[in-house]
Amino acid sequence: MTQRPDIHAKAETLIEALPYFQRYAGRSFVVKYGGNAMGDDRAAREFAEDVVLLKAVGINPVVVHGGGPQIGAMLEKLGVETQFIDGLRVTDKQTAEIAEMVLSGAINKAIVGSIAHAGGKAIGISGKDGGLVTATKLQRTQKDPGSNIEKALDLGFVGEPSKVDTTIIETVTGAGMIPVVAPIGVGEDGHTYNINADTMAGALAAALGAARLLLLTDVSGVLDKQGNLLTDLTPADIRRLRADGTISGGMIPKLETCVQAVESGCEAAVVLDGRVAHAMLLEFFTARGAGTLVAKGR
Ligand SMILES: Nc1ncnc2c1ncn2[C@@H]1O[C@H](COP(=O)(O)OP(=O)(O)O)[C@@H](O)[C@H]1O
Ligand SMILES: CC(=O)N[C@@H](CCC(=O)OP(=O)(O)O)C(=O)O
Repeated sequence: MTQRPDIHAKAETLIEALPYFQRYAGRSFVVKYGGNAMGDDRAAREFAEDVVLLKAVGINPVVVHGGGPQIGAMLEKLGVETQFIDGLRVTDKQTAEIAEMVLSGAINKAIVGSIAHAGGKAIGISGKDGGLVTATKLQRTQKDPGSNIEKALDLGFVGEPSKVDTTIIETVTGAGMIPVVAPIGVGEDGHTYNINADTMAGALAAALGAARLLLLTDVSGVLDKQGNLLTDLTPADIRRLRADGTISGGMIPKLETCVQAVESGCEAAVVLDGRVAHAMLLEFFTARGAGTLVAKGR
């Protein structure tokens, strides 16, 4: 009997993935889906298919999404000016309301819809739901140019997670569903806080002791000054890249998140290109994934 080689190759691909399915079964993967990676419909469909496949092989995916460009577009439509400091959006009360509307409303439900279309069951929540994330106002300082004096910066209602209660994630996951989390939290002061989505994902990955934190963005990973991909980084490497200006803008909170996550319970973090077809599957189920891997030591 002759065998069709293409069918044989498919079986081999599945068998190659078997040790990875076994290694990660029952573990959490926190996947941060950035606003820039959401690009087009095909990418959104493939992202949802990957998440549903992870769930089908026994991994617990937790999706945390961004939406920076989409918030920016809505602010522009409404004639509200916006400003970023070190990759973080300065957020007054009106901006916080618009950010919550775009993130918890439009984007969160679109992702839940894509996962449903791919055959999965998702529940869309934000950090406010079930007491998932308590936020506190982010404290930032900056050195005055030409002096060593640290000046306090006021970013308004930009929050950082101060307390994470993962009960709601475990409840949703235990019921066979996929949590999809918008990066909004409530403070003990009752205010709504806008949280950078990378920061939110990192806090959840640490609290869940996730096997992986995946940050899907619109670049192939962390690049050096010549534009070459840096495949493996430690927290010490990242501090050096920050100090010498290799990383800037949105990459700053992204890598700060990776460092915090791997230093507080998450095994490893990966920055990878969400625009590449099935980027997550290539990362998880092949010997050498794509993107930049951040881990504690080499
Ligand atoms: N060294 C670097 N390597 C890769 N990207 C970098 C670097 N420094 C700054 N960046 C910028 O960081 C961006 C990714 O962050 P961000 O725009 O916040 O993405 P997302 O919306 O996916 O979270 C890249 O598109 C790039 O412009
Ligand atoms: C404080 C802060 O900057 N919040 C972000 C939240 C969304 C986000 O992080 O989206 P991306 O991942 O697509 O950039 C913002 O307002 O844009």
